[in-house]
Amino acid sequence: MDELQNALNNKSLTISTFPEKGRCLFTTRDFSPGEVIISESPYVSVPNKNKESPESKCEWCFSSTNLKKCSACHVVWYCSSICQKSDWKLHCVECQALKKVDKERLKSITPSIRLMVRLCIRRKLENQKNLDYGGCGAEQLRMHFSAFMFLACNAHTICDSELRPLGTGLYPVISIINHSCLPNSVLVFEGRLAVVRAMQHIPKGTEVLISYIEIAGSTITRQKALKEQYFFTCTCSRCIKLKVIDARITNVMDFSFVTLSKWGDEKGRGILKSSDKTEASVAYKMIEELQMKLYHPFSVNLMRTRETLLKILMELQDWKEALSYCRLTIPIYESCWETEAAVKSLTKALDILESLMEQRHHSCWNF
Ligand SMILES: C[S@@+](CC[C@H](N)C(=O)[O-])C[C@H]1O[C@@H](n2cnc3c(N)ncnc32)[C@H](O)[C@@H]1O
Repeated sequence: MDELQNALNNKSLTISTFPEKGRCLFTTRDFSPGEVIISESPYVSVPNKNKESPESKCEWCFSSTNLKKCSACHVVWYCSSICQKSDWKLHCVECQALKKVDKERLKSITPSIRLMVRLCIRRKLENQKNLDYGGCGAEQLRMHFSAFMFLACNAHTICDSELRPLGTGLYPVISIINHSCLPNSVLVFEGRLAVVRAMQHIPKGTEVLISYIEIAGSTITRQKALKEQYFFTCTCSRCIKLKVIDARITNVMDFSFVTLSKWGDEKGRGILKSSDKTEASVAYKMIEELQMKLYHPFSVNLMRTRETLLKILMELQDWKEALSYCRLTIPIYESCWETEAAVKSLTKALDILESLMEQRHHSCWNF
């Protein structure tokens, strides 16, 4: 803990511990909207490899181009000698072990196992047996939790600029930041560097809070996700206020409508898998109609349906209708985030759609 606190002293941040949350990160000066609060390289990281993301990636920068396998273990990939050199201290230890694993067994070594192994290697190499992970700490971990619960709570998914997951990393300082469904900060990635930025004016002495989950979800959905992955019940003001309302909505909802809506959604999903996008758009419009009767105009479920429709319409190159669906999602995002950032990116999406429409209009005249 002292080591982490020392690292934070010149960064206008401090750590405090509270019984209900464990360690918390506080500011010791004001931060302006958009300002970087902290940026950190991963202590250890691994690229993702699963059904959704089966392609190999560079072990260091997660690039998926110009890859060459490590000639010794034939398991790990690099896109350049610079990346290979940067990773060598860790990989040279890991490489010895990987060389001995037979091909069949290699398949069962998941990225989570590799992350854990890399953490042990780095700790051993640096002899930092006391690197403190506090409430979810590696030392306490051995006593109280399994290693994978520790990873689930403390590891961060590294994403590209379009929020596609690339890998997983452990960031000792950033992993101190607690969750809120009304966060004052946001975590983004610039390559492997994790950057936490203020989303609003943050006065001195305020806890830095990010959202661990998709914020545009009902209170019940958010709380379920937090409980399942992070093992706590969120008591932020949004959860407390909306939990009561959510429960009332669930009680008064016409059950047959919900069932119908779910049926429609499943049907839509089935159709979506098929290649007939026109059929999918008809099915999703039917779901939208049902949901409009059932849900509040700012409902996240309704927004999800409209987002799906937006994607389908873009694939069908029906820019005009896609634009109208894009417009419908803006007020819902505005109400979820209450920040200009979401509006800005949606406005950018609108600009792109509008320019595509314009291009199409011109090409119609040209041919
Ligand atoms: C990445 S760690 C955050 C730092 C943690 N407080 C610590 O002491 O190391 C995630 C864990 O912190 C706790 N946590 C985060 N946000 C919380 C919140 N809003 N309320 C209660 N516990 C929270 C949960 O135990 C969660 O699994």
